[in-house]
Amino acid sequence: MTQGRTPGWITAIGMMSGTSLDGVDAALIETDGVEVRRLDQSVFVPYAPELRERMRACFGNRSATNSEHVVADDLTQVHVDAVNMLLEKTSMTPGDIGVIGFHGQTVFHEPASGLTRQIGTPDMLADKTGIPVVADFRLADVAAGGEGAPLAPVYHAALMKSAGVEVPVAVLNIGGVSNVTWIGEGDDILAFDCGPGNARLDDWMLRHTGNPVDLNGATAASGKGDLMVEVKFLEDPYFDRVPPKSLDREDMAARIDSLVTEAKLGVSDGAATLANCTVAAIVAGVNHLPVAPKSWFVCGGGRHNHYVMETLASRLGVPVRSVDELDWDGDAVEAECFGYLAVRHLHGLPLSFPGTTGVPAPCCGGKLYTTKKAA
Ligand SMILES: Nc1ncnc2c1ncn2[C@@H]1O[C@H](COP(=O)(O)OP(=O)(O)OP(=O)(O)O)[C@@H](O)[C@H]1O
Ligand SMILES: CC(=O)N[C@H]1[C@@H]2OC[C@@H](O2)[C@@H](O)[C@@H]1O[C@H](C)C(=O)O
Repeated sequence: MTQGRTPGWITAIGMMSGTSLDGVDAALIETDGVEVRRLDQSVFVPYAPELRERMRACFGNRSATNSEHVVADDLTQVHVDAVNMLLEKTSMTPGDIGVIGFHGQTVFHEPASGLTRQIGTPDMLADKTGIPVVADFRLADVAAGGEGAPLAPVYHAALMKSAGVEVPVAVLNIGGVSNVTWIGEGDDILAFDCGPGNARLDDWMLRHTGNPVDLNGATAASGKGDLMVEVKFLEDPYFDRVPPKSLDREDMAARIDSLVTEAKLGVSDGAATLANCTVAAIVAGVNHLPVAPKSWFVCGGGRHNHYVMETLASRLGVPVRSVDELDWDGDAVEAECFGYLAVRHLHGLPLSFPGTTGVPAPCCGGKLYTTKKAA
């Protein structure tokens, strides 16, 4: 195994293809599975629109289908390309990298039925890159009775340890789904998925403008949110559920769609309403936190939506900042996280805890796929 600069330290590439279906993020870190040296090197490879639609067609698959196998190989090839781009960008070779953490694409998540599915072909990634791969990060947690998500909290906490920020503090990821990590004194952490992130807004924009994003929140900012839709949205029992808890990207989708359709909203009012729902779901989560955070740091693409960020700050009444203000790369946190979790797997360290996924005891997860070339 390739070591980093210090014994026990490993240079890792983490890779994430999140629920927004925008593409693959790959990022480089060095870690011993506890501390992290961020190397600030990452790449993003967008999906071709036709692959994105084939991936979207896999959402909801409780088991693999023939067409899903083809999609899994095709999306793995995008990961291979991303690794090669990152190696080229950093003038590194496969021999410089100890491990790849490969999340894969979640197509179905229903932990209550013991099911969470991330598609992808880890052995193909190992063979084509010549680098060992750790994948299947969520399965052991779900098998042990946990939610299987979110898994980023342990990485958020590791980064926060050296950030010099007053606790309690919240790290919030806003992607297709949004999730929060509350960090208190010592090792006290609590985490859960807050609610739909920008997925519903993305779908709305795609349907009405052909572009799957409300760039910087400009459309929402020019509209007026419908308060009744928001009130009805918050009646979903998920918001009263005691955390840890997690969501599938498509949870609440049909209900939100019908609320917005019934309200007969125009493009910008619909965008404002959906952005307000994203914010309202996050704010509703504060009731479940042991103590209200003194500040919030936001990662994920949703932090680029100024309307969401400003509305969130005004409703929370405490500072809401981008993690970039801590010198983290807010677009690469999740990718880096899976490099970190891959190294934790190699060192036999747990990935999830009762306070992060509700798993009864700290749980080691992930599976190692070694390359035939290295054997
Ligand atoms: N400039 C921008 N303005 C507004 N929104 C943006 C911008 N850039 C990205 N986004 C939003 O960020 C989201 C994608 O963020 P990200 O890549 O962090 O999500 P993901 O990792 O795919 O999802 P998840 O975290 O749920 O797995 C999209 O929903 C998109 O709408
Ligand atoms: C099942 C699944 O893939 N969940 C994702 C999703 O995207 C955001 C949120 O929902 C979070 O729970 C999780 O991803 C991040 C990386 C996590 O596990 O922390």
